[in-house]
Amino acid sequence: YYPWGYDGDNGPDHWYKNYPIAKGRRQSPIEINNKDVHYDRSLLPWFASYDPGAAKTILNNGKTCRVVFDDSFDRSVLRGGPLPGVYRLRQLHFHWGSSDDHGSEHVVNGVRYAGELHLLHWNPKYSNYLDAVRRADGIAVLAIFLQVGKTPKPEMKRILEEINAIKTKGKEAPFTNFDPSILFPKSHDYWTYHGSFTTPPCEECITWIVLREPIIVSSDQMAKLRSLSKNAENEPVLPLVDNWRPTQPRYFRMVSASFL
Ligand SMILES: NS(=O)(=O)c1cccc(F)c1
Ligand SMILES: [Zn+2]
Repeated sequence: YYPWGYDGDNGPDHWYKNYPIAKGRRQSPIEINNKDVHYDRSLLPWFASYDPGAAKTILNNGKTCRVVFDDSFDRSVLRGGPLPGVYRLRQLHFHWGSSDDHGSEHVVNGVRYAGELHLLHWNPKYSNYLDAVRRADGIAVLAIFLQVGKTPKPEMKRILEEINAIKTKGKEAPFTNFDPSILFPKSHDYWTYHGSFTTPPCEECITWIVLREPIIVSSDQMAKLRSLSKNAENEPVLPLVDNWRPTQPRYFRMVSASFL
């Protein structure tokens, strides 16, 4: 098992040694620049129908803060947009920086946001999640930028209140009765393209749906995320920050926009 990470010898530039697809032609994240984007008027709006009862636990896996959901049936689903059918919500997690001026994975016209929220869904036409990650249309990730501002979104509080219970790697706490769609921005405008997991094993199985409108969080809320540690309890403290992958070559991929 190869302990990949985000810095030094196990950082993003070394992942390809154990995960060769990290140097593939469909890697994520990418830069989204207006000059490369194609407005596709046939793109449908997307819809999330989430059951708050599907939320189960929140955990610190040493790489991010993740909330997992019951995905044993079509209980919380994403559909529409570029997707051929419904995709089941499995988990959400975050990427963030060591300061407010960076931390997102996708970069829009040169703009880096303080962080990025990913809601991961898998295609139930495949028998299970692990089968879906081996398929080009297996996974759909809804990505939402976190922008630091004065009037933070109160809905973020629920997640950040739990941070104290999962300070170190391996810590997990119950996290129930939570509908993540309360975190969504007003506009559903999005970019979409075919890419990969932004962490090892970097499989190229993701239909990315990146929302144009960021959600506003406070600097204190970002500091809360940065108070997480990537070490386990009783190990030397290593702040969990800068868990983002640099942008990858777009090659010949089209980035489509749902808006003009
Ligand atoms: N950052 S991401 O590509 O959404 C991702 C990485 C690893 C696991 C996962 F389920 C999702
Ligand atoms: Zn992610």
